[in-house]
Formats: sequence, C-alpha cells, structure tokens
Amino acid sequence: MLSMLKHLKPYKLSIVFIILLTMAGTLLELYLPTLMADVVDIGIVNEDIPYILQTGGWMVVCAILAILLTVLVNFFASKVAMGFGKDVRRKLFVNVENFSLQEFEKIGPASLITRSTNDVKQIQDVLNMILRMMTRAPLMLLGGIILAVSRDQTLSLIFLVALPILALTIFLISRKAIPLFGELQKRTDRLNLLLRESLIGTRVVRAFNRVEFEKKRFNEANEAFRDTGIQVNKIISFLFPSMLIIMNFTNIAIVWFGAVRIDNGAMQVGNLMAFLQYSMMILMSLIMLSFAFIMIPRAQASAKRVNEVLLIDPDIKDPERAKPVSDATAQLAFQNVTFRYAGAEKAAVENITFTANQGETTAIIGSTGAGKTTLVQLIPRFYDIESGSISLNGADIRDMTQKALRAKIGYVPQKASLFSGTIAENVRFGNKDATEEEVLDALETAQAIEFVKEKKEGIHTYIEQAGSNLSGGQKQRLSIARALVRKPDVYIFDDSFSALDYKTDANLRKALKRETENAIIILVAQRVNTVMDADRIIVLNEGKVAGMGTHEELIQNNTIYQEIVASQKTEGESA
Ligand SMILES: Nc1ncnc2c1ncn2[C@@H]1O[C@H](COP(=O)(O)OP(=O)(O)OP(=O)(O)O)[C@@H](O)[C@H]1O
Repeated sequence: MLSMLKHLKPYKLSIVFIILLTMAGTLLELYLPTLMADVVDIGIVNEDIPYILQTGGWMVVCAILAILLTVLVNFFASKVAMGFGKDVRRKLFVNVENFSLQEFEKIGPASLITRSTNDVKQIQDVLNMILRMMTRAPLMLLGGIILAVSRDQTLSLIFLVALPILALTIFLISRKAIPLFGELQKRTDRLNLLLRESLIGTRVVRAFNRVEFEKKRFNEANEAFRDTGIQVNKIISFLFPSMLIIMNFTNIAIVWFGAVRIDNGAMQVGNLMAFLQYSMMILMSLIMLSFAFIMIPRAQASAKRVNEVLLIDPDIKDPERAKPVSDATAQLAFQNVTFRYAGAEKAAVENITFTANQGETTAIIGSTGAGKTTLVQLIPRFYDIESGSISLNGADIRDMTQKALRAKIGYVPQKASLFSGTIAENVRFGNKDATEEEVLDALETAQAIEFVKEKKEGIHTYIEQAGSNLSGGQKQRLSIARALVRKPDVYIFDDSFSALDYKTDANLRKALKRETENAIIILVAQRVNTVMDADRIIVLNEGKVAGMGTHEELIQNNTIYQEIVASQKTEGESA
C-alpha cells in the first residue's frame, strides 16, 4: 500500500490543503463542548442571558464553520482519490501495452481487467477514507483525551478500562476479516474469467449444448464469491455494534461516576456534559481508526495485485542507442534461432536459419503445433529469442526500436482481430494517414472490395465489436487489407487464407504478387495449394526445419512434404 503513495505526487498540494482544512475543522469541533460547558456552568448557573446568547452564538458559528470545512475536505479528498484512480489505471494500461506476450499471458486478460478496475477502485475508496480521517481521527483522539483529562482527571480513569477493551475487539475482528479480503479479490478474478470465456465462446457453448454446464460453473463461482462476501460482511457487521455497546457502557459509567462526583461537589454539571462529549469524540475517533485498520489491509490485498502488474519490467525493451532501420533493399535473416516459452522444457522453435530477400515469398508449412505461429511471432519481437539472431535489412531486430521494427511489418494474425469502428477505420489501423483511394486499393487487393461495396454504407459501414457482423473470411480479408495499406517491407500472413475459398485464395495471391513485388512475404499455411508457388518453402516439424526448397525440390526429396501433399490429395485438395 505504501508503494502506492508515490502515485500521489501530483496531488501534494491538495493533500496539504486537506490536512490544514481537517485540522481547522477538528479544532472547532473540539472547542464546541468547552463552549457548551461554559453556557451551563457560567451562563445558566448565574442566569446570565447575554452570556448564554453570546456563547451560544459562537457555538452556532463554530458548528457551521466545522460543517463547511468537512464538506470542503470531502470534496478535495474525493477529487484526489478519483484522480489517483485514473492515474493508476492509465499507468497499468500503458505498462500492459508494453508487455511481451509472455508477460501478458502470465497474468491473463481476466485478471488484468479485475486489477485495472475493481482492485484500483478498492484502493481509491480506502484512499478517500484515509484522506478524510488521517488527520481528523488522531487529532480528535489526542485532543479529546487532553481536554477530557483537563476537565476531570479522576473520571478519565474510566478510559483505562474502555480503551483496551475497544482495542482488543478491533484486533479480534480484523484478525478474522483480513485474510478474507485477498480471497474476495481472487474470487472476483474467477468470476471475470468465466464470464469472459463463456461470452467469447458463446457459439461453441450453445453448439455443444454446454449451456447448463457453463451455468453450473458460473453459479459455483458466483456462489463462492457471494459466500466469501457474506463471511466478510458478517465479521465486519460485528464491529459497529460492538463499538456502540462499548461506547454506551462507557457513557453509562461516566454518567454514574460523574453523578457521584457532582454529588460530592467535585464536578460541575456542564463539566460532566463536556466530558461526555469528549468521551464520545475519543471513542468515535477510535472507531474511525479501527475502520481504517480493517479497510487498509483490504486495499493492501488490491495494492499488491496492482503493483504486481506495475512492477513487471517488460523484458522486451528498446535499446538505449537504437539503430535506425535501413531503407535499403529489404532482407530478413534468421540465424540459428531458438526460442522456448517460459517454463517449457522443449524449445518451440530450434536452430532455424534462412534468409528471405526482397520480392521473395517464404512459405512455412507443417503439422499443427509444429511451431509456425511461434516462428513468425518472433519477427515483430512479440517474444525475444533464446539464442541466435534475427536481422532485418542487415541489422539485428533487438538493435532497433520496437516501433521502427513494427513499422516495417504488416502482420496478419491467424485469428482476424478487428475493432469496433467503420471498415475504413479498421483498414487505417495499418496506416492512419492512408487516403480513401489507398484504403480502396488495399481492399481491392485483399479481395474485399466486392463485399464492402455491397454494403449500403461501403467503407463507412460500422463493424460491431470484434467484427461480429462479418463472416470469418470477410474478417480475414479486412485484416489483410489493414496490412497492405501499411506498405511494409515484410508481410507476415499467419495462416491468413484458411477461411477463404480456393478461388478467392488464388485471386488474392495473384493480386498480392503484383502489390508486394518489393516486399518480403512470410506465409504460414496448411494448404499445399497456398504455398506451392513460393520461392522457398520451409517444412517445420516439431520446431525444427525438416526441409527447405521449392515445391518441386521438396516433392522430390522431402518425405514430410510428400506426406503432406499425399494427405491433401486424398482430401481432394492437392494441386
Ligand atoms: N503462448 C504459449 N505458451 C506456451 N506454449 C505455447 C504457446 N503458444 C504455443 N505454444 C506451444 O508451442 C508449440 C508451437 O505452437 P505454434 O502455435 O507455434 O504451432 P503452429 O505450428 O502455429 O500450430 P497451428 O498450425 O495449430 O497454428 C506448441 O507445442 C504449443 O503448445
């Protein structure tokens, strides 16, 4: 939680202001019982009406001022807490954006969402409470004790009994509640995870009649969340009544012993009334502190989770002295490249060496899990390699900034991913400055122009969330257009033609050839048809290169390639 304080730097001045305002307000509140005692012991006892009116008037002024100050403190505290929440959410977002895919997968999207929303809100709420109470509660406690003791030392001995009982109650309750707070956040994570999974996979869930199963799974998580919530609230709900009981018994004791002392002439009525109010203030400030004592660990559980994300130092960083990417002839070279996912025993790709030159198409083929996607994801540095080197236009990709490197790449992922917005906006995601003509050109090459034109609003047609109003093949073609409009040096098509029919696939490759004459094309595919015209086909098997050459060469001398061709022939798909 303490480490969260550094995010409060921009609000230093407001916090000082809050402290000063709270001090002034609390001092006024502490002054009120003294004025009241004077009204009773001096004004009423001497029947001095002008004194009563004057002192009573001061009481009204002090009370109004104290209320105004409290309103101001609450306003500033909320402003600081909200600003803090906004800043932390922004920092989280920026850091996550810089994560390598490895770091992103370590925490997972569901937990990242909970941490950026729910966890930040927990900290924000507690901060709001702390800002309002951090000066008020200790000052009121100290002032209350000093003023109560100065009113009557003997009667103050009651606190020697009441305060330890109160402290013990707070300790016992918080000891039970605190461990449950971390649990509650974990259960929120689980709820988010299940919600996310079943919403994204809703078609699969329905098609496989798994609705009941999903409902059951969600209900279990939902009930677990509710049960922990109830458990926490049950414990916390004991806190306030216990405090009230202790407070009321303390008051009874004060009135009882105070009455005896008044009887003995050792105390005045007004004094006892003021003493009672100070005692209330002391106990109330302790209740405030106890709430803070209980709420802070809750925020601490959230702060730990938020810090875990903030403190991840992205392992893929730009070099201090980055080299510009040469605009000379495009060339992509892999030299003995090996990469392994975190925690994996086996390398996902091993000892890969090849060079792709401008104007060449390099296709990668292999069975599922062979490492094709992994290999192409190393080019934009989504992951850093374990050994070897990857160079673009003569320079190691780790020597250039990620921005400069990625500006040279047009990446079309295996699963088309679109954003809510128009078709044109989605294509311009690849190049925000693209003219309407360039957008239309890219759509034409990507074989998307026909279906876009069929839409009433053409390129201004709105795409729903994640492209839910488009077919799989349409989404793929739009994401190809998005890469094309970038006019990069290297195109990466990760199995991007899989959702296209054979005719569209062939037309697309023909159009691409014209459009990408000066670029390097890296093409991952499962179909022999798609790869057979490539200048170089890499046959990948269990992460290793099992063969490299043209279609004709491989069909002559590579058994794995021959098997792939044969298997597709039996399916009637072969060239
Ligand atoms: N994010 C990941 N974390 C850990 N292991 C992974 C991850 N992604 C892939 N793998 C593993 O790495 C290996 C290669 O996976 P990859 O996705 O590169 O295969 P692929 O050839 O592209 O398969 P497909 O044709 O099915 O897409 C597989 O064994 C897979 O289980």
